[in-house]
Amino acid sequence: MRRAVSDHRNQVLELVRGAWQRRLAGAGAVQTVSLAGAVQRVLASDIAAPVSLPPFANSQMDGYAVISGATGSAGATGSTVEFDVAPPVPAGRAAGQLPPGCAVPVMTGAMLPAGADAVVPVEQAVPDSFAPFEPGRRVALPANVPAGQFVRAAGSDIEAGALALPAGTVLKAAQLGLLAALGIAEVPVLPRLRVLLLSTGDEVVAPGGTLGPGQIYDANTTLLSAALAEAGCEVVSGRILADAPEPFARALAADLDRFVPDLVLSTGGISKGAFEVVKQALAGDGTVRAAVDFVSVAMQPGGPQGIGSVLGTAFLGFPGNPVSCLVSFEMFLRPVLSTVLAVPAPRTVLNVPLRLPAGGTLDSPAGIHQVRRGWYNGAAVLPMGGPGSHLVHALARSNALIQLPEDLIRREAGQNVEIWLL
Ligand SMILES: Nc1nc2c(c(=O)[nH]1)N[C@H]1C(S)=C(S)[C@@H](COP(=O)(O)OP(=O)(O)OC[C@H]3O[C@@H](n4cnc5c(N)ncnc54)[C@H](O)[C@@H]3O)O[C@H]1N2
Ligand code: MOO
Repeated sequence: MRRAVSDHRNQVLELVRGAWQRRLAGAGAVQTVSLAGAVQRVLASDIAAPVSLPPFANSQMDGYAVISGATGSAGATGSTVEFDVAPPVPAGRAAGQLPPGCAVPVMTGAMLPAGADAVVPVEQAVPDSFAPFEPGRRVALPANVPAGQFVRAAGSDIEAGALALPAGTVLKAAQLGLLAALGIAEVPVLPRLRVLLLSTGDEVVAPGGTLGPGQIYDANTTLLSAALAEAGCEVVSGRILADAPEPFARALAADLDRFVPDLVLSTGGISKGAFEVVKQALAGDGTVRAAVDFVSVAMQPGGPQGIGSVLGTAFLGFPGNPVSCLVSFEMFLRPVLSTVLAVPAPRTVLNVPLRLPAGGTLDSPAGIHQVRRGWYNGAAVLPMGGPGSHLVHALARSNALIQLPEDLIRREAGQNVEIWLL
């Protein structure tokens, strides 16, 4: 009996939620990291602004700071008013007092002189460019400049003491930029889920190695490491283990001791072959203390799945084909991580027309949720490659997963399909 995709996702949710709660309850749950190390991390506590932004009133334009009243009263006629030009305010220095009857050259961001309450852009002045300061220079500015014109008031973005970012915020470029602007160098963040990756198979060789007959390069460690990192997890170790149950069990136990992961994720060795190392090692026959269910999910690719625990640590087993790994990650682990960790954001789901050669169809087996890969060009989605779970090149040329749920067995050109943008 096959398990529905949603049922399996719920089981993965329970598994990961439990692992995450144990991590949060553990020692050192909150970490303090530098801003550079905080990308995609989740803020562990509220952050109040230690300073106001802007910290002082400053100019929004290159121009002249004036007292608005000195340019004339509202409703008065006359097109310009003349001022003595005072020495400019140098960037990064205190501005001092606005001398009576003067306009002070200020560049964008420079502190406004005390008493000034408006800025006239240099383009509106006569002359309309700055000359080196000389006593006796005069400038004509438009009359009736409103108070506050082109002034960025102190605290107009955020006042000191106000809540800058609440706990639970995912720190991305904008949030980290705010923290830096506030002068904060380090932040408290939640831990990341620690994942131990294990690829299996006698045929699997690390990229850069030499292939013997019948061997292939390990795509899964790299593919899943990247996917997990993007999803806010920490891959504590990733290695290839051979198709031998006892050495597999010993290596797994050693890695659990050494890396103390929250989740073990293996690839390969879980279907119906003669050498299914993960299945054999974790079958519960005493090789290693494990309670893992090896199930068949009504999904293709990614049908065979393992789920449970090994020596008390949460365990997921993905099938060996690289596309099966990516689809399993996107269908089960990524949505669960979005729910449990708040990272990453869920995939964007769209309903879009299918692009196919005239008269073509996209067929999916009855009772199986098929996940095809495709290229969405902003208007329609074109399937890339066939359904085969070894088609890693077609996957790399795709930007969307095409969802063909259990009860959908055919879609024709122009009909709508659901896609998840990768
Ligand atoms: N008689 C049956 N055979 C198979 C069934 C079945 O139901 N009955 N299911 C098929 C499906 S669907 C899948 S998916 C695979 C899953 O097999 P395993 O999880 O046991 O994975 P392996 O046999 O170890 O590998 C499958 C495939 O993937 C290649 N592989 C493995 N690891 C990597 C890696 N790290 N990088 C790149 N490629 C990898 C491996 O060489 C195989 O070609 O079983 C089907 N068979
Ligand atoms: O379910 Mo398997 O993942 O198609 O190739």
